[in-house]
Amino acid sequence: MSASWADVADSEKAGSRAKPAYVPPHLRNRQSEPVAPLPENNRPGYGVQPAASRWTPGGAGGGAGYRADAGRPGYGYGGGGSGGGWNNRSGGWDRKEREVNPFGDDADLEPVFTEKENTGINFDAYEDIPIETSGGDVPPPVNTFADIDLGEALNLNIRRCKYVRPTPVQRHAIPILLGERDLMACAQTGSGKTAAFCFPIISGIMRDQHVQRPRGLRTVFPLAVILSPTRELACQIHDEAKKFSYQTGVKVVVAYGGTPINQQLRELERGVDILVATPGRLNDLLERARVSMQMIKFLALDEADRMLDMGFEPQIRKIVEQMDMPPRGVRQTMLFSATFPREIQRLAADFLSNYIFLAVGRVGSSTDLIAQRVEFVHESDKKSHLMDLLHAQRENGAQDKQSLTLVFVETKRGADTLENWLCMNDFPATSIHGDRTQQEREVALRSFKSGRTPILVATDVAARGLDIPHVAHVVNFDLPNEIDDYVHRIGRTGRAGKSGIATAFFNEKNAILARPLAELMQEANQEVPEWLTRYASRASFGGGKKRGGGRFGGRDFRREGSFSRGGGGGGGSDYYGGGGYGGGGYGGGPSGGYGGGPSGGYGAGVTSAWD
Ligand SMILES: Nc1ncnc2c1ncn2[C@@H]1O[C@H](COP(=O)(O)OP(=O)(O)OP(=O)(O)O)[C@@H](O)[C@H]1O
Repeated sequence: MSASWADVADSEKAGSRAKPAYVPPHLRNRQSEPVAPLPENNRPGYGVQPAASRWTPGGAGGGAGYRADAGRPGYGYGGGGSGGGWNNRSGGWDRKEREVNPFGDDADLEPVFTEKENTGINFDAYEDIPIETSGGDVPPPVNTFADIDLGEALNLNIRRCKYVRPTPVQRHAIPILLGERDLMACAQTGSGKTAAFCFPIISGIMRDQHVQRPRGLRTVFPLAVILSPTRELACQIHDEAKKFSYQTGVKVVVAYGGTPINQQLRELERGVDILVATPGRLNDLLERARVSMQMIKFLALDEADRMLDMGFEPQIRKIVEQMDMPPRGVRQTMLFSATFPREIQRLAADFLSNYIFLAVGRVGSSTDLIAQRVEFVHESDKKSHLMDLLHAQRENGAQDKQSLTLVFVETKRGADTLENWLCMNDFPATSIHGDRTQQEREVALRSFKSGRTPILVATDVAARGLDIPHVAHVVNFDLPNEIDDYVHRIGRTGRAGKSGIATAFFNEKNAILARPLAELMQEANQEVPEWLTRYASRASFGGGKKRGGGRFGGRDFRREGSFSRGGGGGGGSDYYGGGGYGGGGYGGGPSGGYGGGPSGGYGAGVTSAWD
């Protein structure tokens, strides 16, 4: 059973915690406030009586609230709304401030819905996708956006985005989240997960008009935080969330590393409801006491399995467990990814309370929309092979602004070298990796998206989440060590119902990947070359264990009988559950762990390449 916020506070008071909790600077030297106990389900939010005494200090409930800021100059405690120095819920944002219309000229779109469906979306591609949910009292899915009360302003933006129907993950996840349940959601790349967590967050903030926050401080108090592993993905989520929240009164701000913090601070000072951030920069802001997690109602981790793997987990734990964020059960936590290794599911459970597990499609699977090809190419032949592919593409007329090619390589230096070589050979290319400045990274991405340089050479920094229209071809020039990374990489094409091609160059160096790759391709109805099947069947590769058909059998790790913490080897330790593939769980890959990632590695606490 998870502790309530009150339990935590009490035990802290009693000094019963084993390790001292980190106290951010803005909370130091302060007397703690008495805290009223709150049942786990009594989360602040709409539908909950102004139990708000906890969230609106001095409110109708008459309780003292849990804030520890009482007595600070600059705002009164217990002001009961206006006059007491408490701001409205937008945390200082002047709502009259001119909001840029992210939809261009169609801001005054007729409410009558006449648009065509979002271009290129082939929803039929998703219709027969298997769906699995587990956890108690799962709210039923919806079929249309009209079935859900998201609020008029948000509905209008959904129409402006030309989203006619919810995708399967949206159909299931949105009612679960509106039902105030924690969620671990796994759905294929490009299937609309961003909106699945953004809509309920925006809608929840829109409804909860009574939440008041302190003002007059340098510290800001967002109501929702969305964490992303890369800066580019944080920017993309920010852009999406801004579109969805246009004219809703909900203010979205992004904070990420590699850029001067001052501009982000100024933006934050103008008010923030939803903060989209990378973990390193958020920790910086928390330590400077410029952001407080105290009012957080919604915590979303996009690419959650990446966020909880060895590279990021300590930072995430610090943000979620050691700062001033309300504990699980009080905040609402949502984890989304296309892959959820079993070991990571175990870890993730620490952050969730009575959660629902949702799998749309098979956990960790690729979509059938991507035609996958694997070719045997020796290291020394890779460049000429790539050149052949690109020439063939050019001859077919499939290399223009509408047809982009993303080439994944293992190292940052490899990315630079290949980019130069392509340019010298008359193929306009750019590159993105962790050694390039943030400005260079952003310029490269823009140039690729616009089609000015229709080839982007990238390390894994571009593997996750990026939604770039017109990526027709993903080439794994160097294959990754982990099949999940392969799934995310090829998922940069074949998005939102469109089809795409993925080509992988395989050789002896990639033997460890032979079995999971062959199985993944088989599951996605792809033709598996005979030589790959032979590689896959050699017992020495992949630990001699067969995944059989069971890889996706027990997707929610809670459903498996044998999930003892620290449980290791044997077939039961398959991190997807049920199949026995891989043996020792996450981190047991050929490079001895996740740290040897293709972008040059990112060990615990090292964030520079990503953040
Ligand atoms: N209901 C919808 N109708 C039409 N298009 C949609 C809908 N929902 C999302 N999309 C579009 O689908 C594309 C993919 O969405 P999104 O980037 O959220 O995918 P994702 O599941 O997060 O992918 P990844 O796993 O790669 O991060 C986006 O271009 C988005 O605008």
